[in-house]
Amino acid sequence: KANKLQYYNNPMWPGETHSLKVEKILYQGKSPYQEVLIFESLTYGKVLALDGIVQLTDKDECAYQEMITHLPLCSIPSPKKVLVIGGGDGGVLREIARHGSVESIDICEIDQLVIDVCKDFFPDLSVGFKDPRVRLHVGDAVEFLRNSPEGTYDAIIVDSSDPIGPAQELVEKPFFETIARALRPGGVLCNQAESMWLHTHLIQDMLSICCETFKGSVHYAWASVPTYPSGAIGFLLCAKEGPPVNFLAPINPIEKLEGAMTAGRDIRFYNTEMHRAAFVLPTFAKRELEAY
Ligand SMILES: NCCCN[C@H]1CC[C@H](N)CC1
Repeated sequence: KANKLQYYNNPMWPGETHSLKVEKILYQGKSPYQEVLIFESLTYGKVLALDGIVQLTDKDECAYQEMITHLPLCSIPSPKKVLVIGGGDGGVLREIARHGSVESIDICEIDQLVIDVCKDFFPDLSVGFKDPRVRLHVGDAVEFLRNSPEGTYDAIIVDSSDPIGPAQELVEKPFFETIARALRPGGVLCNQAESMWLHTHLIQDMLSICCETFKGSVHYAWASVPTYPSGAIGFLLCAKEGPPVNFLAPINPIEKLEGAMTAGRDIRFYNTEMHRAAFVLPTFAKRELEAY
């Protein structure tokens, strides 16, 4: 029906659908890469959907943007150079901006339309683009990484959509190898890593690629995001060989970050206990995901 966002045959969650009632359509368009839809929901605020898949909502975006950013950045001493792959809504940029040690923030987003519409409809996220440290590159991430000098970044955050659209190549080995090359020794990657309820095979493939490619520590963490399929989303934390990184014991206390925020929302989800808890897995997931 026109007023429901339904998706029964998505190969990422066959036979499942995740629907939010559309109160009012705010924007509908198509870029060379995907369909872009923004609508007002009944209880989650504004919603961004790409090819019919919920990417973020006003109500629960904090869980994903804060965890994907602070899990890596609070695990290494004073991160200076950070790269975001994807993340065109600006939410991850807003979170990185809380870290006073950061000197430059590169972002490589393939779809200019996502950037433009989020600037119009999600000012609380796109505020991230206003930070003077941000340098925007619109284009393909593999290309961008190939042209990045070796050992450039302290941290790389891959804030991708599902690997069945433009993000397809962001789960393949060559991509992870270009990421490892762009990280400095002891540098860290935090990758969007799908759901432990739905995607253990995909996560296992990513885990084995990352264990071969990064040779430092590799851990799976997760958070609850009600509007993502299964209500949970994972993060793959990888450290390139070099100075050891202990993801499970954050060294940058969140309190130090609170004041650093230039504009936009206060922290609503991340804290040091949630950081530690994110790496605690249910038994089925320990069996399937910790064997690496
Ligand atoms: N920056 C917006 C979040 C994009 N992350 C993905 C959205 C779609 C989900 N199925 C998986 C995470």
